Amino acid sequence: MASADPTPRSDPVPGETNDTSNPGIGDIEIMTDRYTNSEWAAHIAETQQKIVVKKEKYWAPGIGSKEFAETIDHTLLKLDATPSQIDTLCSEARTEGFKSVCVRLNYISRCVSNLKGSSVVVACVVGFHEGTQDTYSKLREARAAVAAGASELDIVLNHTILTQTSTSTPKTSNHKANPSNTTTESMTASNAAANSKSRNGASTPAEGTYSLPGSSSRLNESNHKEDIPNYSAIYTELATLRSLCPSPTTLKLILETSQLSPPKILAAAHLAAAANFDFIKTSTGFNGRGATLEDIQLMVSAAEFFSTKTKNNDGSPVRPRKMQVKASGGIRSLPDAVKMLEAGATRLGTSSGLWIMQESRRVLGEKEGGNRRDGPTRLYTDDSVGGY
Ligand SMILES: O=C[C@H](O)COP(=O)(O)O
Repeated sequence: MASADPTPRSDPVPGETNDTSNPGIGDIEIMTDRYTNSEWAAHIAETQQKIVVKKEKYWAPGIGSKEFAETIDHTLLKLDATPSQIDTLCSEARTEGFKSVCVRLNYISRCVSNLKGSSVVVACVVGFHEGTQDTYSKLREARAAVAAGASELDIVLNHTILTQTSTSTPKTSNHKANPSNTTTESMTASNAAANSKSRNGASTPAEGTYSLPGSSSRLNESNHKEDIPNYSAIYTELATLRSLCPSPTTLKLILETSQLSPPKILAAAHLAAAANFDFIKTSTGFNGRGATLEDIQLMVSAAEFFSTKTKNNDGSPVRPRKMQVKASGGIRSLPDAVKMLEAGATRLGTSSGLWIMQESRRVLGEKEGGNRRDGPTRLYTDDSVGGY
């Protein structure tokens, strides 16, 4: 569930010792919230009203180029991934010049050692894939990943908090994180419902409809106190993770967009920007559908909004540097990759990176009048390969 015990702790991760090569989280306090929950709701409602979704075509690196390869996080997150598959993943990433390999915590050290001397960095998922782990568990995982050499963390948002509302009055400012106004039981029930829904392949947002500003739809979902999700809980978790893992560690927040309505996606983007995350990312690839063009357009529009000075925010953007957008989940082909980049994503999380690069070379070869073909590819999470 979402809540975190507010008491500072220094207990090690289970199975860990006090050895600094394998640290617990040390003494850390959950960050104090910067607004009351009602204030968050008001800010977020304003965001939801003001963001206009742009459908621009952005510049994207040429297919097959070094810059194109550098948009790819070469990903292997299956629980049964073997050491030998991980070694192959690293060697492919090195050869293709991908930005990173993205793996689970247990393989971080192995990847770091495999990739020594290359420009490929190592990314670790945190709170994967449900996102509902308590804050301390995410903090331990994040800290352990950084200690093992990860330079990027892909952290799953506790997205069930966004779809969980409270009938009680939100807590006021300066409370330490004790995020949930709901009971463990109700949160658990909600998680179970969300999970069973996704297993059944439902891909529609759980609630709410989205439309452009000026409409009379339910765009502003936060007008009523009863409907306010516990934004404070989410912000304090994100801000604490950021404080424990400062820059240059790159932090990406996985929203799991298949589980969120567009207004909830905007709320999550707002909180990520406020906590100074570097990226918002669409999907885990393990829950519901993957990235869609609409998700990316919405998230890119939001990321731009939060870095823009406007009259309405008194010239003070939520986040001065532009938060970037990572498209992930279900990106299986070269056209998928190009579509996401041209919609403004700057990073792609995919287990089909090798296939995408091979397709790039084939298309380039054909354009040049050649007839070049590379060997077969091997996918990690899906055998149904879409063709170009
Ligand atoms: O973060 C990345 C995803 O887990 C990759 O998903 P995919 O296996 O559908 O490419």
